[in-house]
Amino acid sequence: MIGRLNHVAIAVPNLEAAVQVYRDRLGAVVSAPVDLPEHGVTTVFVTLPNTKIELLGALGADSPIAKFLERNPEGGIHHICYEVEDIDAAIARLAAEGARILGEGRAKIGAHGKPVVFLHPKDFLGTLIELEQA
Ligand SMILES: CC[C@@H](C(=O)O)C(=O)SCCNC(=O)CCNC(=O)[C@H](O)C(C)(C)COP(=O)(O)OP(=O)(O)OC[C@H]1O[C@@H](n2cnc3c(N)ncnc32)[C@H](O)[C@@H]1OP(=O)(O)O
Ligand SMILES: [Co+2]
Repeated sequence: MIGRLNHVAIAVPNLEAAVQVYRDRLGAVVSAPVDLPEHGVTTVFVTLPNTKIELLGALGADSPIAKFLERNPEGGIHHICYEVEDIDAAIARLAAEGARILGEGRAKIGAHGKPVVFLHPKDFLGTLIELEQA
């Protein structure tokens, strides 16, 4: 089912400071910030030769990363995004096997303009998994 590693996401308390770390101290190519109110985050993507790092800042009072940042005030690895060939088939199979599909239980458009869905961390080794339609 899962294919390529699309990105690893890091939630950060200060997105501009995080951009400086990756751009200026680590010499990476970093995109401009993009607000995604429907996801409650602002994103920046760090482009690497073999995958991407997604830097996440909280956007809005009820951002889904707010409590994570309270628990991790310096920031921390937030989720892993894998690509799947057929996200609806993946959701149906995982839900049938008892996995908790987060949000409204169906895919919605993510940062790359493709459908994404999240799986509860307690069902996947304590790691929050995002699936993105390849
Ligand atoms: C930009 C669009 C998109 C993309 O295209 O890339 C994105 O990446 S959007 C990213 C932000 N959106 C999301 O993360 C949506 C899915 N996340 C959620 O729905 C919530 O974060 C959550 C997973 C339900 C957790 O919400 P929270 O408010 O933290 O709930 P709890 O405090 O009750 O946590 C429950 C339980 O889970 C543990 N937890 C929480 N977050 C993580 C995490 N990132 N990794 C691992 N574990 C996590 C938390 O510690 C609690 O555990 P216990 O304390 O043991 O109960
Ligand atoms: Co993501």
